[in-house]
Amino acid sequence: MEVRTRAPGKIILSGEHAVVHGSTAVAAAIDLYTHVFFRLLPPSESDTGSIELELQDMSLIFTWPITRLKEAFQETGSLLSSSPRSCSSENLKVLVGLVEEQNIPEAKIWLISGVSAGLYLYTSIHGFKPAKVVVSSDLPLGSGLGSSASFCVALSAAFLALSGAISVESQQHGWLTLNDSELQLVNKWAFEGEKIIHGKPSGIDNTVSTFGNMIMFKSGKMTQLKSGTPLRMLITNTKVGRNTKALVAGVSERACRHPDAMASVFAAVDVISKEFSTIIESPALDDVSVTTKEELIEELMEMNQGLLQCMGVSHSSIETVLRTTLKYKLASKLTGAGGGGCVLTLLPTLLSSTVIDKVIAELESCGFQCLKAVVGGNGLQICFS
Ligand SMILES: Nc1ncnc2c1ncn2[C@@H]1O[C@H](COP(=O)(O)OP(=O)(O)O)[C@@H](O)[C@H]1O
Ligand SMILES: C[C@@](O)(CCOP(=O)(O)O)CC(=O)O
Ligand SMILES: [Mg+2]
Repeated sequence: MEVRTRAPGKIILSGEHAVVHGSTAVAAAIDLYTHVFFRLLPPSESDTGSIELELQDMSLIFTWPITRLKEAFQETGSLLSSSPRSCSSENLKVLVGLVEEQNIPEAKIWLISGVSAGLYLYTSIHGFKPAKVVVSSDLPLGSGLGSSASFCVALSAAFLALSGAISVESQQHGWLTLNDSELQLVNKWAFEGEKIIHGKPSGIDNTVSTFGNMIMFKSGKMTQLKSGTPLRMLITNTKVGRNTKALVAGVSERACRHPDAMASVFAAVDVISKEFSTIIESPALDDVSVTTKEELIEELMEMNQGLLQCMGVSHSSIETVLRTTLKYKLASKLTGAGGGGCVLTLLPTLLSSTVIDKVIAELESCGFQCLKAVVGGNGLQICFS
């Protein structure tokens, strides 16, 4: 039995970081996916087999013999659980040890948290069964487009699909969507994986990757947004590497040092995200009202960016993108954890393709990479054929 899944990345339109501290945020799925192929291997009489994880884009294959896994978990016990639960620090130590044994190249040690999360999800859902897992991704990793969450969502869905926990019609062909309660289950498991990668995630990334479209998110609760007008966003990858866990921890430390000031910053972001959602959902009847809406969104993006600077998560590369797009009177903000990574620029409906081409050329001449993605599309999908 085998299955394929794909889960999208995301952009955060408003409210990153502040959402970790209880503020409202707005996010949308994009049409760049993490893909997973998963096969349970039949038990053989001579050999207990192994779990193989292939990271195709990185040309890396990790193999854990089942005997080694059983031995590693001898003291803490099997992780197998019928419902999502958090990984204890003891078990995390065992998992990280198992991943480190695989001799990950020094330049790729940032993969350890992701691979540990994957191994946690697998051993929690399937225990010690032999299997093969192959992962590939359209997303740049560690760039603010939610690769960590889409990785956890695609893996959780694949593992659950062959565990009997979700009842997908495996005779159907092509990409299928799950029902709401199945999506909720996948989302909860993915959140547990995301915790291993991010430390203290808000849950917005795994939620938008699971459910797709555009969502408003606050304190673990999601509201789907019905966009009155499509938003065109240019995504610029500064290619400056960073790590979400460290940036999230940095904001929390700043909040401990300046609790009142940061509470005001988070409160302002909350208002901005709510206003953003209201504008997104309001109908635009003609070009004039579309332009008015876009101007309001641009202002909110600039205000949000200012507050992200207050949180200490901007970066000189992000500032270069902001300055470059401003020359063309375009508004931008960082998206995701910041510190490098990706920047969003609103491309107004009436903006000519000549101007868009010029902005892209200028950004790319700085060494950045521009991506055009469809905003607000599919969530998690699954395929048996
Ligand atoms: N396809 C993948 N294969 C292995 N690990 C992955 C994959 N995608 C994401 N990860 C894990 O997620 C981490 C990046 O997550 P993060 O820092 O949150 O940035 P983002 O989620 O914005 O891409 C990587 O360092 C890795 O541990
Ligand atoms: C900074 C944060 O708001 C978003 C992080 O997104 P990403 O991992 O940088 O794609 C953290 C979170 O909400 O969990
Ligand atoms: Mg992430």
